[in-house]
Amino acid sequence: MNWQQWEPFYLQIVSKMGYDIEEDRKAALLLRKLLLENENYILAETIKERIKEKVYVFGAGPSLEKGLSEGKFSGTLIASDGSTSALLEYGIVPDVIVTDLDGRFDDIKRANDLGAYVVVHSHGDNMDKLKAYVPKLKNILGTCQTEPLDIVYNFGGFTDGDRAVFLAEELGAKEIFLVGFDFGEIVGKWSKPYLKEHSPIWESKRKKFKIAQTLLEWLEKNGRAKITKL
Ligand SMILES: Nc1ncnc2c1ncn2[C@@H]1O[C@H](COP(=O)(O)OP(=O)(O)OP(=O)(O)O)[C@@H](O)[C@H]1O
Ligand SMILES: Nc1nc2c(c(=O)[nH]1)N=C(CO)CN2
Ligand SMILES: [Mg+2]
Repeated sequence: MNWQQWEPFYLQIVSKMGYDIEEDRKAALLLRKLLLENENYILAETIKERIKEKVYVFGAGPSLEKGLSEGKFSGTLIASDGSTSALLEYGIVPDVIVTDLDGRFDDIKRANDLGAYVVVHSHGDNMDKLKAYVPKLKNILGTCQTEPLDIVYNFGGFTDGDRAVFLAEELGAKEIFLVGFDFGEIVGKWSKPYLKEHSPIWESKRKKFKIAQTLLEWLEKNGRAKITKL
């Protein structure tokens, strides 16, 4: 998805969630500056080499544990944010992590040290996390939700989970399997560092899930990849 296609979705999201477009733009510029200063960025063509035709994207829903214990995964493995912790518990290092840096950072860092590329998303509410964590990582692909910059991309998508699916589709995946994408009323315990248990959904998360589902439905209809929920 390119910027022209994404902009109307983004404007709706801003109005539903009450975000500040200028803050989102500021975050994109901040991420660009940090990546240039630390020389730890990669380009889309580098990450594209890792995206095979068959891709598994892992969400942080309660069904993730069952999916991980029963599944056999071949192809490219993409962890969305908090799901990284669960994959590591199962001895799996993802090829790519898609995050706005509010999962368990120690796990994101460990997977990155073991070879995972990290797609770091910038937005108006994570500038403190960008400053604290971007210098600690390597092989970062920067993304934003406003107009893309030279080394900060926008492939569309909103939450880490659906954004990972948009990235995979844009970079050539033909078959995308979703694991741990329950949405629904219970947020998986891997979602936030402070959650000890699967937890009842809160209002802002409910809105985020609704937007994520709408975006995934759009991609199923309009994208080039077959998307299957496992
Ligand atoms: N029941 C669920 N609980 C948690 N995540 C889910 C669930 N169902 C689907 N997901 C997907 O898993 C992804 C990873 O979860 P996580 O909570 O770590 O993401 P997030 O996008 O960083 O959330 P936030 O918007 O709160 O930062 C979500 O972005 C969402 O798309
Ligand atoms: N401004 C802003 N943008 C976002 C946010 C957020 O909390 N604030 N969360 C996201 C991941 O779900 C994606 N985009
Ligand atoms: Mg996140």
